[in-house]
Amino acid sequence: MTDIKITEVALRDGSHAIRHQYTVDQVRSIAKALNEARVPYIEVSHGDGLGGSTLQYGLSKTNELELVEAAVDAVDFSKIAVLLIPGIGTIEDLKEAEKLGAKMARIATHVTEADVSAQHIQTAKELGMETVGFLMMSHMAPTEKLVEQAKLMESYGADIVYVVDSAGALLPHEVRARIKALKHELSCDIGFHGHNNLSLAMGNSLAAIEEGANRIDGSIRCLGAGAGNTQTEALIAVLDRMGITTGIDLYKMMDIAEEIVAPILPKPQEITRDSLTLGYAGVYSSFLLHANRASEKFGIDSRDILIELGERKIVGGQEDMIIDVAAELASQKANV
Ligand SMILES: CC[C@H](O)CC(=O)C(=O)O
Ligand SMILES: [Mn+2]
Repeated sequence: MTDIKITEVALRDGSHAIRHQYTVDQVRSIAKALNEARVPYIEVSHGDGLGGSTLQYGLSKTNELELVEAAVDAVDFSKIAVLLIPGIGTIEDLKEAEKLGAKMARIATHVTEADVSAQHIQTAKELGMETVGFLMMSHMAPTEKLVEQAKLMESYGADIVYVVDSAGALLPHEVRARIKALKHELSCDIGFHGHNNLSLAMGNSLAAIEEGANRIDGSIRCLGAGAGNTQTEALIAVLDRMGITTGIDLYKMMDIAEEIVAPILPKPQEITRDSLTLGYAGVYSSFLLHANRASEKFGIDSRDILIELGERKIVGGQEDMIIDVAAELASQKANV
């Protein structure tokens, strides 16, 4: 028994950072190595979950079900998880992934929209999958609303409900309040998924653990959207120093980060002015590369685009607004 169960998300959240260009060979070798390091859960999907490969979200190089199959074939210890956002992916996608051997379903909704997850959570349970309710953009709802939505997911059958800091905007005391309330009001396990845009992913993960979360997401070498997630190998080291067990081999994780993951990064995962703006403005981490493209196309500073998206409270699924906002800012600039 370990104290904290870690889900490694680089093969799903990291898909945003590499523009969904994972190959079967990359996924196979990373999954095999993570399995050898005894990572309990490895998430594999398009960055926006099953069915995400579209013009709106970004086309995948490889059909994600082939990636799921490669990951399943490469492991004999780790469980493969898939992410599904109702409306982007369907129940049929989930059934396909389960047939290929995925054992965990993470059903993700905007923090105020949990009711759209009912049939997906129920189906995942019927398929015998361990099932997560994943409340994205958790900074956008007060704690009482988050609790209400988490209770819905629990009532549909979720085994675990996650506070998801999609924008990396939550401050440690805000994480604490949310996790504490969920621990008090729910009976299922509670998880936390952070992004490092404000350099708070590690601190926030520790705050979540102190308040009773026992499921934490990490991305090796910070390979996640924006500035990445809580860096998995660093989290394992810190928890080990705290006397908290994860069951994961630290040296093996360090080697995977250095020798397998770092070489595939288009550039190192850092807190840049743009990723910092994501956290500062409370914008979806997955919007980063879309905003960079719009910035180049319209000659507008990506920070201005991101700040405006934050002010308009644009959420996942509204990626087309990134172009709209950039075009509007460009026309305002032309008219002054
Ligand atoms: C767009 C889906 C998103 O990347 C899911 C996630 O990891 C998050 O909200 O942080
Ligand atoms: Mn994420």
